This record gives sequence, C-alpha cells and structure tokens, in this order.
Amino acid sequence: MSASVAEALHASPARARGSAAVEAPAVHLALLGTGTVGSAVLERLSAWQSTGFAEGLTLAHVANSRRSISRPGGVALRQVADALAASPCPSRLDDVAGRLGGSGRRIVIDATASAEVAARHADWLQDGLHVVTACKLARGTGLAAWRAVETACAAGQTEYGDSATVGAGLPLLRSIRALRAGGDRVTAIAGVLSGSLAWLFNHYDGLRPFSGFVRQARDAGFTEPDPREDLSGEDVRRKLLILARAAGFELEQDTVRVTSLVPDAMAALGRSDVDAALPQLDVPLRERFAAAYKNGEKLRFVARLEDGAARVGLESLPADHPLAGGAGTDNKVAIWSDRYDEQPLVIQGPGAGAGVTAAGMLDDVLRIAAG
Ligand SMILES: NC(=O)C1=CN([C@@H]2O[C@H](COP(=O)(O)OP(=O)(O)OC[C@H]3O[C@@H](n4cnc5c(N)ncnc54)[C@H](OP(=O)(O)O)[C@@H]3O)[C@@H](O)[C@H]2O)C=CC1
Ligand SMILES: N[C@@H](CC=O)C(=O)O
Repeated sequence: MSASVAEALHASPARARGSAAVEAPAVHLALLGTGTVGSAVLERLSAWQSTGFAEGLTLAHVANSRRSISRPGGVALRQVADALAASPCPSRLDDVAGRLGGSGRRIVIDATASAEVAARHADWLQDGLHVVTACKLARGTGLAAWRAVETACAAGQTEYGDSATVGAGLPLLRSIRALRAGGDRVTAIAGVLSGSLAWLFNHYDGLRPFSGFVRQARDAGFTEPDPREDLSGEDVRRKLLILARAAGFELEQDTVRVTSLVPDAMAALGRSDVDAALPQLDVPLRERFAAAYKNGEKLRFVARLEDGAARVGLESLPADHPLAGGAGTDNKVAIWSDRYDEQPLVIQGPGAGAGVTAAGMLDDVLRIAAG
C-alpha cells in the first residue's frame, strides 16, 4: 500500500467515521517536529492507514529543525526519518504555506518546542492555515501573543487546535469552553498540571536521588526537551495561563506567582551542562520529602487560580487530599463554576507522554478537517 494517508483513507472513508457517504474535502497537513511527540503523530497516522479512519488527509510536508520533505500526493509515513536524513531541502518556515498547496483545508501541526515556530502561528492563522499545536509558547506566555492568535483566527476564519497544550489532550480546555458556552462563569481552578512532575512525586521515595528520577522522566519523554522548563514551574505557569485565559481571566504571565525547584546556579547553566548539574536538586528535595513524610503528607506540584489570582509551586498535602491521589503521569484538575460551586468538576488522567499528546493533537486535526 502507498504510504500516503490520503490513500490509506480512501480505502474505507466515510464508513470508518460512521458518517454518510459524502466526499470528504481534501485536507493537507504539514508536520513540524519529528522528536518525541512528532514521531508519535507519524506513528498514529501510520496506524490509521490500515483502518481507513482518516480519509482525505494528506501529509504533504514534514520538517525538523534542519531538513524538510514535501510530496503533494503524500509523504511515505514509515520512511520519514530516512527521507529527512537524505533530503537536500533545508527546513524553512517561510516555505510551509506554499508546500501545503493553495486549495482545500490546510493544517500546520506544530510538534516543536520552538519559539520561532510559535511566533508564526498568528500569521498562518491569518493567512487561512489552521494550526494544531502541543507547544504552549503562543497561548501560554505574553497576553499580546495570546490575543494575536484570537484575532488571527477571527480574521482568517481559521481554528487553533490547542487541546494538547494542557493535560496532553485530556478534555480540560474543552470542558472549560463548554461550561462557558453553557453560560457558566468559571470561578476557580486547582490541580496538578505537569505530567512529569506528577510522575516524579509519585515515584520519589526520599531514598534514591531525585536527579535519577528526573533522568528517567526525561528519557521516558515526559519532560520538556530542557527539563528545567518543568522543574522551574514555567511549563505549569504556561498551562495555568492557557486554562485561565480560556476561563475568561486574561492574566499577564508575570501575575502568576511561581516557586521554582531549580537552584539559581542550575538555572544559569547552558543546556548541555544541565544533566551533570541535576544532583544539585537532591539535597533540597530530600529535605522537602522528609518534612512532608514526617507529617504523613505527600508532595505535589500544584497550580491554583483563586479569586483571579494565580500561583504555582510545590505543596505538602495531606495524604487523603483530593490532589494527592493519582498515579504515573496523572494530571488531576478541579474546576469550580456556577453549576459546580460546591463540589468541583474533576478531570484526571495521564498528562504527559508522546502517545496521549499525539492523540490529542490528531483529535484536533480530525475536528478541523471535518469543518
Ligand atoms: N512530551 C510530552 O509529554 C508533551 C509535550 N508537549 C509539547 O510538545 C512539544 C514537542 O515536545 P517533544 O516532542 O518532547 O520535543 P523534542 O525535542 O523531542 O522534538 C522537537 C522537534 O522539533 C523540531 N524543531 C525545532 N525547531 C524546529 C523548526 N524551526 N522547524 C521544524 N522543526 C523544528 C526538532 O528538530 P530536530 O530534530 O532537528 O532537533 C525536533 O524534531 C513541546 O512544545 C512540548 O511542550 C505537550 C504535551 C505533552
Ligand atoms: N513536560 C510536560 C509535557 C506536557 O506538556 C509535562 O510534564 O506535563
């Protein structure tokens, strides 16, 4: 079988999605980033080839930070790594729109952690390209960038698929938007928003060095490419800002109070020196763990939005506290609104990992493709 997604889906199109036999519009995809998350996107698209699930989708362009490949009829999904390595074409963000062609629905899938790519989102949206992203940098940093995305979607009549930016695709943003669409005011949010920090504090036992667990979380693909993004609380700040803004609180990033776990000396290092410096975390975290353990409590990295004020940091919680539960990379988020004013709506599930993140992104692709 040809490796293009388009051919895959032409096998048993509308039936696979349970819809009427209507010709699906052409949808051209560009995937930026073939690392942990991007590779999982490719794997999921490949798996769909044998099911005919995603009829009409054609992956026309793939790029990492160095090279790109473009095939108007569809890239061979199982050979992307080899094709990229052999490609003479450089990766240029200026080329992306052109490589998607001029007709049909066009979707850029951003599976990078690149500020340079995030800075293009608004332009693409304004120019009629939809964007699906796991990267939090356009929506979870400065308020001006968040507003630029909103404005560009309206101007370009395009959609921004951001499900995977918080909770790796758990129905968090979707639920907040549904509450507001139903007339509710969201009044407060509290939760564990980092999958890697959840995993770390679910596994750390105060005996073995914390740094060893950080390396395991990084190698499992749960952390950001630079794990200091997680340990400093910056990644959680971005997620809380994305949730808060979706809930109607247009907060500036410096209004979120963030308590970092990263010592100043480690924060100042270049990225290549971070691994060797991870043991700097061991003593302070052992002391925090011992103090919590003595009180029968558990450490959890918690984000809170209360009375319009936001804060993020490590908390020692009673073992039976609702946010102390969960396993693995579980995110657990409580949302209070007009209808959930005493008992919050609680959403829990794996909040990091390539597979769940790619699935969340491709849910957005399918929704946008369906129009
Ligand atoms: N891991 C997880 O559980 C989750 C991750 N995310 C988000 O997913 C994103 C990706 O994370 P992850 O896959 O772990 O990161 P990786 O570092 O594994 O991969 C990043 C990829 O982006 C590529 N890239 C960088 N700059 C560009 C560019 N200008 N054009 C095209 N490609 C580029 C890199 O290219 P090269 O190979 O050449 O370096 C690499 O392939 C991040 O924003 C992260 O926050 C979101 C939810 C969960
Ligand atoms: N590094 C992030 C991955 C998902 O956004 C996390 O740990 O939650």
